[in-house]
Amino acid sequence: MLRRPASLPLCLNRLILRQQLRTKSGRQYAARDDDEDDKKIRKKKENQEGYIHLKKSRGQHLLTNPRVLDSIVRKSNIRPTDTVLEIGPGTGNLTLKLLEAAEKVVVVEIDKRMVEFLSKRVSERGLENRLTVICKDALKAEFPRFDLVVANIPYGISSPLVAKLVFGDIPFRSATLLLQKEFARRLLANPGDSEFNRLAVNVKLVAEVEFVTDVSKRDFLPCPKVDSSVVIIRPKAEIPNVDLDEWWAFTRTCFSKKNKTLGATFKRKKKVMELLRISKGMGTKDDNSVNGCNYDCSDDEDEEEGMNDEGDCYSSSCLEMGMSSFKEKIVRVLQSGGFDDKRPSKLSKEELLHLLSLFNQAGIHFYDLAKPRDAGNVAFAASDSP
Ligand SMILES: C[S@@+](CC[C@H](N)C(=O)[O-])C[C@H]1O[C@@H](n2cnc3c(N)ncnc32)[C@H](O)[C@@H]1O
Repeated sequence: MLRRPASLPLCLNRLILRQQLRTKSGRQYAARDDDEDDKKIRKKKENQEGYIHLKKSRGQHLLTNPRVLDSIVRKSNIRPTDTVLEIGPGTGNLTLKLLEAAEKVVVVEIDKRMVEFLSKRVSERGLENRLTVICKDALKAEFPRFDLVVANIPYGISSPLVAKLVFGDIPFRSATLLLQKEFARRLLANPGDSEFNRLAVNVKLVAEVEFVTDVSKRDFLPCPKVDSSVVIIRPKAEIPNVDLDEWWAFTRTCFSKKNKTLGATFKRKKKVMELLRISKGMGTKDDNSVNGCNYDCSDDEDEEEGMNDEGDCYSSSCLEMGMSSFKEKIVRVLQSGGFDDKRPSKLSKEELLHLLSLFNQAGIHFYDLAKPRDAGNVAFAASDSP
């Protein structure tokens, strides 16, 4: 039987009753900032054993439907000898199921309170020897070796986390991830689809993505505003022979205006200037690195930078002098491959690889300070916050 906490108003009591989760030894009460107006009551309850106040800012929506949890584990094809990496285990609903199927589970959780709660649940079952806990931000943590990833991740870090996994140095068989539905659709999108963007093309270069199932918001506690989907990402055995760091910088430029033609994007004065500076080994005007080109993909229209066709934004006259011939070179590359009037959102990765090789043959290269392996610096064009 669930017990109603005595001192609360009835409506709040109902809410908390719905949100009670059982542990073996006690109870966990889970409520949200927005649900509980009486902060004093919350403070008092936080001192009780087993109470965790779930934080929206950390994406703390716990997956509570056992059927969904079981199906995620089943679909992940875990072998008894596997080490599974779980990002954001929360109170451990999925972790306990993973421990039944795998030899070892490594969890990376940012919230100390969750780690304490989870560790207790696991110890109560005598499984602590098979669990490794890393209490850190998953984007900053160094992951140990693992065979698989299975996780209901915080949606706010989906994009850099997927990048960290698929462009990281640790080989793994697959990542079964519960993601925000829209984000999953982007990962699954093909050239020409409205959701197709830089994230999709970058991931497709190195991995296959399979749709598994949609998950209703009602399967979470508390109920989020968005629906979710499970996908499986499988790194490819062989990937194209391309410098991934350069590919990263190249797609950042191509998709900086995903619905503009490549001609319009590459011929913008700022882009020409950046590429020219790189070709001269001078870095960008905004950073001090020699070979760095830190494109800002959010919005970098020339006009907003205070630039005009006379180029009064740059005083470097040697660059100005070389600019028009360099621009012609860029135009020739685009035209030689028929890319001038193409939009990046309609191009396959093969076509983009071809364009990059044409640029390289013409001696034009792309560099980016935000390397894919450094997930903290990664800024995919996609926004994935719920
Ligand atoms: C959506 S909840 C999932 C909880 C649990 N896996 C479940 O399904 O019930 C996300 C979890 O990720 C944790 N988290 C949020 N940001 C994180 C980060 N940057 N690194 C590691 N964990 C994070 C949250 O504290 C929370 O426990």
